[in-house]
Amino acid sequence: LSQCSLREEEFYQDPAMHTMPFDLGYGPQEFRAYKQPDVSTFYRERPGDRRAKTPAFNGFAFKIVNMSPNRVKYFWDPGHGPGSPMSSIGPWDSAGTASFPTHKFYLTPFDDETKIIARFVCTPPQAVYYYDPITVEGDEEATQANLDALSQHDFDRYQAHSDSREFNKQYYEFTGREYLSTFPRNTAIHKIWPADYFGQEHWVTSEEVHFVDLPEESELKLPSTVGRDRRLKDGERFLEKYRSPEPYMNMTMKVLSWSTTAGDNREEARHDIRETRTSLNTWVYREKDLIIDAIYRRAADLLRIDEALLRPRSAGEVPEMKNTRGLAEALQLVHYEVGQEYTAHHDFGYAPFDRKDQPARFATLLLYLNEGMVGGETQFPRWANAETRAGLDVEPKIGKAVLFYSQLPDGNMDDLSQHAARPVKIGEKWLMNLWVWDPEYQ
Ligand SMILES: O=C(O)CCC(=O)C(=O)O
Ligand SMILES: [Fe+2]
Repeated sequence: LSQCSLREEEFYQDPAMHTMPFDLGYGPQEFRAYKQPDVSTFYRERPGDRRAKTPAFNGFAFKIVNMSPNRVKYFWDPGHGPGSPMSSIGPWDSAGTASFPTHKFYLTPFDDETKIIARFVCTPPQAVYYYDPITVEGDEEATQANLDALSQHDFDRYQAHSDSREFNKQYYEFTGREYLSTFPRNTAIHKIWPADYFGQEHWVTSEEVHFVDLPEESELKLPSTVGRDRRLKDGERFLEKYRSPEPYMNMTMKVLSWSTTAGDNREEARHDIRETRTSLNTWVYREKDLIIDAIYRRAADLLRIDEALLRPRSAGEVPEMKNTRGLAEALQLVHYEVGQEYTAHHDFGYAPFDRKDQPARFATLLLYLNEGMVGGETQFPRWANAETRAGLDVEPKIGKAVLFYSQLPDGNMDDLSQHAARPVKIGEKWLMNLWVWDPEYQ
């Protein structure tokens, strides 16, 4: 039951969307592509009045597409000693990481780590790298033999990747960015708030309870049913009187485990030599109590998403959605001590090839739970601006939230959503991540 400053139809009039003609060999087609506006427009000035600064941070998304019917392993090659295992990549699947120019990677068959079958060097602006053992450059006969050896099913998948690769080329020429999704991918089913210029304001009102104090345990009981019946009646909004963000911290501090960036393996996390993430985290479920439930409801209003989409639904509750699974992850509560950080990364990942809808994280809502530490800023090192090469630093404040999207309005993943948690220098930092997926939570 929220209100906001824009009418629904205004969401669709994004001045950064342009018609891109393309041709994959099946005749001319059109795509609505996101093209980053001239930086001057972010200052509400005429295009060309200002020049964008090149960020000092030179990190880049790095994605490997496995254009083969075999599972492979991919390694980061530090240049000395053995490679550092990243992950395995299934047939026709993709994997990726946040990387830097000159960083090297190699692939091996899944069952023989000693046999290197491909090498890649991260060379921005290239972001997508294709492992294609089928096409043999300059040898049509060998290529044909490889194609003939594929089953019809695999041949179709190879063709789909080849088309996506060609689309990516034309998308890059048009937008100056690589297409990090696999073409075609639908645009997000949710609103993306416009961010057309610095200082642009949107407002949203919410009737959901804003807990600012810790209520009695008995008052926090969740309705026991799921689905429509679970909606709070107006008379049940009595919990308004409470103030303070502490409750959701205290309830969960006891169960912190090592943060991992891949899987939930504690040992693996300890030995993660990349040391990208050194904080501790745990998960807080919406069903825990009414405070957490209210956070989801307020987040839903902010995102202009039906709160029902952020929880399991009874069949047919939201008829447009086939799947009854919630689109949001549990809240991820994160704690950083002095020296702990999360180096620059993306929140999105790469969906398995067989998921035609390519589910991925769509929006991140960062909820700061404390303040006053030294360091610990959330940094967006690649923000577009005309003033500084330094990143955009967001300082944690109690009650403050940061919303950013991992996807562009055209269905591509947004490489510039890359962000970092700067090391805490004095004190500690508490925050929660609320991740919403599109079009489904995988
Ligand atoms: O701690 C922060 O400021 C950001 C955390 C983050 O990016 C993450 O957990 O994915
Ligand atoms: Fe993140």
